[in-house]
Amino acid sequence: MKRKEEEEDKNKKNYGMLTNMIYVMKGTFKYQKPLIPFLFFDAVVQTAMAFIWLVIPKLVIDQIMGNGSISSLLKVVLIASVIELFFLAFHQYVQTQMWWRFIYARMEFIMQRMRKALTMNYEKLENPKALDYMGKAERATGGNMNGIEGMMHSANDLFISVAKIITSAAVMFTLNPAMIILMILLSLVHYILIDVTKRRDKELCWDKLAPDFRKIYYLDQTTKNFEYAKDIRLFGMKDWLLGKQTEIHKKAHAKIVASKNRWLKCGILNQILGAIQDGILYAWLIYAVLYQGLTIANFTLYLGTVITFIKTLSQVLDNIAETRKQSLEVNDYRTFLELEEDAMEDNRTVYDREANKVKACNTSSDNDRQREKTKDKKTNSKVNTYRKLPMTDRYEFTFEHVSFQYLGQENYALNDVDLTLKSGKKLAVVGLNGAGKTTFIKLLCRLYEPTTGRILLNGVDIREYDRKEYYTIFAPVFQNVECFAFPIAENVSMKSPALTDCTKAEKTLILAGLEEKISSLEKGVKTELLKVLHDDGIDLSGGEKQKLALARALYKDAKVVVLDEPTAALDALAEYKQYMDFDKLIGGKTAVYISHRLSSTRFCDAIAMFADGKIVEYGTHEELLKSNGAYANMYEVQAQYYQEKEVVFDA
Ligand SMILES: Nc1ncnc2c1ncn2[C@@H]1O[C@H](COP(=O)(O)OP(=O)(O)OP(=O)(O)O)[C@@H](O)[C@H]1O
Repeated sequence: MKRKEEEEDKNKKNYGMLTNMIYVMKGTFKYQKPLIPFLFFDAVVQTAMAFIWLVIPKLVIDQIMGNGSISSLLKVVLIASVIELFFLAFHQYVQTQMWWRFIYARMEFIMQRMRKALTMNYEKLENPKALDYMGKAERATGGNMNGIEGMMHSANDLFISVAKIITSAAVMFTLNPAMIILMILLSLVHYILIDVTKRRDKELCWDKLAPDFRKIYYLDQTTKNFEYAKDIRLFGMKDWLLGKQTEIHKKAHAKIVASKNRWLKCGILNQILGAIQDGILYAWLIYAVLYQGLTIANFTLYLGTVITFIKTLSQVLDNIAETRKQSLEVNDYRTFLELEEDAMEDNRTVYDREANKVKACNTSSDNDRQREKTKDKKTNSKVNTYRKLPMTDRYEFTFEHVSFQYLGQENYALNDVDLTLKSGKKLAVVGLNGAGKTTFIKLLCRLYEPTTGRILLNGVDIREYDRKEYYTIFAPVFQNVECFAFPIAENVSMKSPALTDCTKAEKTLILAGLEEKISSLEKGVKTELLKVLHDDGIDLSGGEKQKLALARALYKDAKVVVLDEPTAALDALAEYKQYMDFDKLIGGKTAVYISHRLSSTRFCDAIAMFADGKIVEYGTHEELLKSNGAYANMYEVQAQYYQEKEVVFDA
């Protein structure tokens, strides 16, 4: 049966709008404290600005009707103008401050998203749902008015609007309290209309577009990626790739057209509603002038106040509708940030972990307990039950009935694997393409969790250790070596410049066989790799990259070394020499060597031959040859091939 993705709803967060607004504003104020007074004073100033020109016409009309002098009239207007000028200057200053401070705060939210992307479980990175969440979280932080920053602006607008509404409601209350209720009701209908449209639009358009955006993004990245550029040109893939992009655009277009129509209908209904609201307002005020003795001065004041009330209320309600949409995006962001890391673990493990927590507490020292407590606090008091790695140099790994099925796959890539990797011993993992060798390594390094069975480190399930700490045990060299657009030394240390020991990096590069290359470079190990960021960056050949990866493993100096055929570019003899040389360099460390070429790993203490995800033979090279099984057969075939090649070369 296919291994299924986790249920979407299991991970999806559904916080309310207010909770999300508090979450965003808490983060915003944490990074930009001066925003608190700015927000407050701007609300006061903007409310005062809105009302100053409502009160002035009333005062002017009162003066005229009461035969006031020209000079007192001018005085009123002048004072109002000076106050407004001062308010405007203040408002302008505060707006500019708030604008860039919101952007800076958003950058911090982006950093959190990047931190999550850099540390999330490796397995999640190929889970389409997790990738969709990642894409949506990117959109939530991707612009001034999207999710996170949009909510900051909305909170600001909401604050100002509430201040204006309270003030204008107080004025209206003096004339007719019932009018306030009627205006609120009409504005609510307007709000519901916008809100329903926005929510439907997100669900039916933007959420549905997420997989399309992921595909568009992938294709877009592929066209720009230097690694793919050779194949794209030499295989003439341009039209094919553009065709794929057009196909996705077409699908996305239909959803966008539906969204446009939805908004058109909503707009027409809102215009009708606005006209009804205006009609009621004028009828009411004219009635008050004609039959209730409302003065012309107060008519202008109330008209202005009610218009401000309606406008601000509908702005608030619009803002709430927009904020709800932003809140859904903030939910996307939080869903990604809070993605359950160990969702794959079975209940038994969680149960064991709880049991071990008790055990660990009983046996650990006071210092350990204190450390655990501090860590708990830091991680929001989430249950932290991880064990510390054993304080020993002797690490023994045991695979107990380990099976593994990739997401969405029918077949098991590993099937009931039982094996022990003893401390200080060298294990060779051999087998045909697709036999499960790399999968075995990925599980050993805990990039994936077993679907069933468990892996033990010195008798303890590896899921009981902190994943990051567990990773420190391994110095891996994988088949595909990725270089980063940083200096060579940092590509070896895989650390920041401050933490990079250039002398050590150079030494390991020399040991890995890159002495000639490094000495040919003017800036030596400080030479930048790749041209993406630096015009004078260099690129390494496939073989040189593989040697760089060996240097990385030597630099890391971890307890267990894993070589997953980084020597594919070499011939059989060179590969054998490389493995032997490397083995001498790592000395007595535990090591796992993968190769297709059985001659390369014959020096190992034990050889596990994989076929169809199972260990079909296990023993030393000599034992396996003697048993005359699949290994012996394959070795013989390969030996013949090399002999034939030698004959050809000799000839
Ligand atoms: N990320 C993945 N998603 C789905 N299936 C995968 C994934 N990686 C590997 N597989 C499948 O799992 C099986 C084992 O693959 P694995 O890479 O472990 O084989 P291997 O022995 O290392 O092969 P090779 O010698 O070619 O590197 C193969 O059938 C492969 O197609």
